[in-house]
Amino acid sequence: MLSPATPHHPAIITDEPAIRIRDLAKEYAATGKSPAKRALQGVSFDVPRGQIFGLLGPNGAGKSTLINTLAGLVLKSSGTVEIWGHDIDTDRRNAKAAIGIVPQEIVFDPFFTPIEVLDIQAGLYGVPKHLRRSMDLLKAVHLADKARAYSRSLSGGMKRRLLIAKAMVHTPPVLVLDEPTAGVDVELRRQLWELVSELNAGGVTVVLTTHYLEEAEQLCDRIAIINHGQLITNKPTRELVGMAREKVVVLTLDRPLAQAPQHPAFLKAVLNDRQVEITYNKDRSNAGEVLGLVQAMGVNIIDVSTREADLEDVFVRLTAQS
Ligand SMILES: Nc1ncnc2c1ncn2[C@@H]1O[C@H](COP(=O)(O)OP(=O)(O)OP(=O)(O)O)[C@@H](O)[C@H]1O
Repeated sequence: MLSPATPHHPAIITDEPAIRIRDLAKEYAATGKSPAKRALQGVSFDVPRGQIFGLLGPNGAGKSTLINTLAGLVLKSSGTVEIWGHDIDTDRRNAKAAIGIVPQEIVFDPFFTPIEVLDIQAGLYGVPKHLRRSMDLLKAVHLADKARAYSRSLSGGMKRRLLIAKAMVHTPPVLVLDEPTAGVDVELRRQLWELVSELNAGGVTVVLTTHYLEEAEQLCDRIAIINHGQLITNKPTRELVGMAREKVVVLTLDRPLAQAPQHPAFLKAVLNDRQVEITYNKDRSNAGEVLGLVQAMGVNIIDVSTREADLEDVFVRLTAQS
């Protein structure tokens, strides 16, 4: 198991967050015909130590800008960022040592073997030879048997796991993954989730961005949503999912309805041949009332199924409001 506890980063119990972001703003300067772009505006939040923290938002919300600011690849316009208590402006070296970044793109020289990739990266981070643990890292990401294979011969999933090991060579207590499962198949996504959970169980604080709400719901202890460069929510996952006020009931009828049923508590009613799908506010109505209303329209109900709202419903509602 990979542990973040090193002489530099003792895993002491503390309320100090893993990452502290205050009033972060980034404006990309105008270039040619493109006007200046405010990608982040006054973003403040903490990532608690030991958690898996999800950063969600629609395309162009500012997620990559935020992650790249942590990685030192984007220069912020204003605000402060601390990683493991180290300010990225005044204590850059220690801030950098405290974080490992897994980029979206697969980036390493295909002619090196996985063990060489890790040894070279450890060298770049100035990890002394006797403290290097390339083989342990390969074991942790289940690639020990590929240690001396050409990287180009690895499958896409193996390459992604190697990228995670590469981000961990300097034993950072914080690991950031930018869309780790974008465009990967279901089986590989499951493997990557397991790996992230294993790293977290070993004490690593994980921050990940994702477009997959299901992924965030399953994996993350806490979720922040950004939209148009602003933080719109930051809550424990369970609380966020609990914010869902909608419930969906799908009725199969003996014949199609001529028009959609109407009620002040209905948010949506979709007719599809003999089926009607009704989304209602569960504080203002209930399944019995919905069924009664449809029956009163002169049809018989053959089948009923219901669905609780999930993170997707909350996400759509919150991003629409902002
Ligand atoms: N180098 C840049 N120069 C100018 N504008 C940029 C630059 N990088 C990003 N932007 C703009 O800043 C905004 C935020 O982009 P960012 O890539 O951070 O969003 P994102 O949430 O990561 O989106 P996605 O989910 O599509 O990756 C967008 O409007 C984008 O066009």
